[in-house]
Amino acid sequence: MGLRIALLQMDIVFGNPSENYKNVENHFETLPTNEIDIVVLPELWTTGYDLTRLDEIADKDGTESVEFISSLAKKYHVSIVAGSIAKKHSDATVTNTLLIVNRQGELIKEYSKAHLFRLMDEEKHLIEGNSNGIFELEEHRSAGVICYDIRFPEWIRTHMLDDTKILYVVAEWPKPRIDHWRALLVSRAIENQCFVVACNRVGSDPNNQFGGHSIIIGPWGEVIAEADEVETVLFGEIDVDQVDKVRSTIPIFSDRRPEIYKL
Ligand SMILES: NC(=O)CCC(=O)C(=O)O
Repeated sequence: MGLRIALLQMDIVFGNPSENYKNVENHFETLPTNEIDIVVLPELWTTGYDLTRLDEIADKDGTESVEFISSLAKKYHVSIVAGSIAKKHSDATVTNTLLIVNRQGELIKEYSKAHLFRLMDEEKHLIEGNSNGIFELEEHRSAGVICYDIRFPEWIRTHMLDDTKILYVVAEWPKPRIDHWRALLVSRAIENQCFVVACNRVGSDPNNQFGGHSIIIGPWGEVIAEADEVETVLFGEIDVDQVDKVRSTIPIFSDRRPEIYKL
């Protein structure tokens, strides 16, 4: 059996964490969780892009969100790539931080968005992370990045040089650039010969309308499942062994010539 994944392509209530916790809980109640290994949530799913109120609504140390996600993981016995949250640190800075929780409810990884997106004012309210998003989940070497990060192929390659097989992407990607979203994700899958599992939100906030099109792409660039623009759960099953087959057919990792590249 492959790895069975469900992406919660949800709407997000602007600046209202308790409503968003409720929404996620409702989704979980309707999921066929005995047929799912991993559930994926979008970017900033607790607050949305209500960045000017982060002082009030960001999650202090991420404690509330981690407890919430951890209890869902244990209750439903699934791993959760828990999108990202606005995490407030003890020095009052805030990061856009991805949380990964396993079936036992243990927080196994946090990754903070490395590239802040100026078009949505992130650099005015957030600080960037400086560490990679590599982790082991359901026995597969995986990586997680956040939205704008996918425009930096060198950053994704940095993760893939570690024999990583699955790239998770969580996003709030606006509708006007949804063709970029799709093209970038397919490119990242083909050039790294990996699975891409990408969860975007739908709906709108005061500044943007978001484009959905959550997608699962295989290591040959083939689309395994894709959503449209409405709130939905996208299901897909992936056979992670395919990555090694593609990588041995066209061995780009051993054919690389890093000594002639400018980074
Ligand atoms: N939330 C984001 O990082 C949005 C990135 C985006 O829209 C882009 O075009 O890049």
